[in-house]
Amino acid sequence: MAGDDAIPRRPVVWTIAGTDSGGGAGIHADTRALDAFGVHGACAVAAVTAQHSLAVTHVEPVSPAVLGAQLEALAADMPPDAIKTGLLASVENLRVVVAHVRRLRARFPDRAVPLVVDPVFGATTGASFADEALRVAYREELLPLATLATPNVAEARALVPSSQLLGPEPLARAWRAFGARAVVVTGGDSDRLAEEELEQLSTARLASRLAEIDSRAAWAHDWLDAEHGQRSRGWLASRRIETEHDHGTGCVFASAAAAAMAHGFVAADAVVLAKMATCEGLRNAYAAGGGAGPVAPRAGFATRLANLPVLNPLPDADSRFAFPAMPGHTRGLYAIVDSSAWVARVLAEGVRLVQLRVKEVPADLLVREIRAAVAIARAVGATLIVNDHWELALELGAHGVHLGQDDLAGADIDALHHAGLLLGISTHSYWEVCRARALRPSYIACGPIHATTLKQMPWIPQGDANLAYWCALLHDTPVVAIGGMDAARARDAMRAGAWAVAVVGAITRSEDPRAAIGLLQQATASVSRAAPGSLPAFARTTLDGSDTRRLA
Ligand SMILES: Cc1ncc(COP(=O)(O)OP(=O)(O)O)c(N)n1
Ligand SMILES: Cc1nc(C(=O)O)sc1CCOP(=O)(O)O
Repeated sequence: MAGDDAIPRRPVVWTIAGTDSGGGAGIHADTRALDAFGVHGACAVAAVTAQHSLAVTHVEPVSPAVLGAQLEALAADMPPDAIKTGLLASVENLRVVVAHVRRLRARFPDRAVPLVVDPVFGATTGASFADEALRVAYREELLPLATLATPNVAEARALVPSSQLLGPEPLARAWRAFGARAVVVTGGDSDRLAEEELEQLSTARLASRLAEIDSRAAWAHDWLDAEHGQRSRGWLASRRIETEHDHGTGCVFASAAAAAMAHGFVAADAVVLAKMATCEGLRNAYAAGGGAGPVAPRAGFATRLANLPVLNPLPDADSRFAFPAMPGHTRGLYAIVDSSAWVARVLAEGVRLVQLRVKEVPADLLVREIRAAVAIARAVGATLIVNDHWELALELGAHGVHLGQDDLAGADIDALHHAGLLLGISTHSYWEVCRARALRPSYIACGPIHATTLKQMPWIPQGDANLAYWCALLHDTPVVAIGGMDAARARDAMRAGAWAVAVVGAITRSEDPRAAIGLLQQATASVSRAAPGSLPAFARTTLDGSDTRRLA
């Protein structure tokens, strides 16, 4: 049948999993998550379970022939943009899945079908679904194909010998060594006080450690270890949602990650979106039967700030003060320049927010430049932000610091905070936004909004729709738009809700910087935000997922 051109094709996600007669977990939970992401969910039943909200009373794997027939039927007409596996229930069924994944990847070498493996070894109600042979098959045959694996701590330990005392971090490393490209160990038990620790702590330290555990208990932690290096590794934390209805949480989380990957997101971003969908699902969970009712995610989950996790919150995240608010006069044009002479030039034209971004100059010249820029800005009551060089910014009295994601690990955030400096942080993706928000900065920069020639970056330009999305989502933090800005684009960025528009080339590479600044000032002055029309349900992906989705 011919397709309707007016209706965009939905990505297709296959869930290969078990049925749940109680409708709480397995394929039923998967389908709810896939619907919330606007993908088409197709299913292949690997096992049938008899269960309700209190117990599993029967599990029966389907025959490999029945599973194979379902997968062949799907492959013939609706090849997947991502696959999620749940309960497989037999080694033979696992091997059918492995063969189909290999075949699909060979058939679609440019599409690199992402595979999310949710290892289901037992039910929360107590039933066991896996023996040693199946666990070995997961480790040796399925995980080497996984783009993302989503074990909880108990499942992660089940595949790692002598791991009863290991926490989520080494467990995730071990699972990556089995071949999974990214791993998220859900429900990290980092809040426990180990017996050895109890013996070693002084009474005074014990009180503060218990207080810390108490405050952490209000948060749900998952350990993320993805392929984007140190920056996308760490604790993803969300405020715990109090509900007794959590049946199918793991299925929803893994299916949500697969749906996000089908939309093109890389693993780290997919995990953030999965956590948002799961939070929303827990908020909407309801009773069905006498035990834990089903988690019920809904569309719109990614537009609610309370669902956005933070990545690597500082230990005292709850009690920390935010960095200072951006002063009112900084709204509008944000000029970024590379010398104190340029600082003087843009301030003379009336710019009131300026960043000194100096790369690769001798240390003594750098000190002279920052000192001069601080003096010039202070003289006219403008706000001077120093890029990268946070120690000099502190020492020489700048108003604030701008840090990129690579700069965060080396910076003394507490020292900047105590000194009352403004803090701005660059972001380009979901997981970077989560990392920035953990520090409660004065502003979050979103970029590149348009293609820039100033520097090479892996990021796909975000466009005004993403900018409007981020401005709406991050409603408690000013958003600075950067990348490829000129006067017309700056006006659009302000209408999308930006606090300020950061500009380099359109000023410093202009033949007539004075005129260019004038146009940019006009474009950013008193522009009111457009009435929120149809905002995207979530941001468009900013990395080419196919680079990292492809597996050998
Ligand atoms: C306002 C603003 N946004 C983003 C950047 C980029 O900072 P960073 O990621 O540290 O990259 P470099 O500027 O160091 O190349 C910025 N400087 N300002
Ligand atoms: C320095 C910088 N950072 C970006 C980011 O997205 O983080 S875009 C960018 C370049 C901005 O220069 P121009 O205004 O000339 O495009």
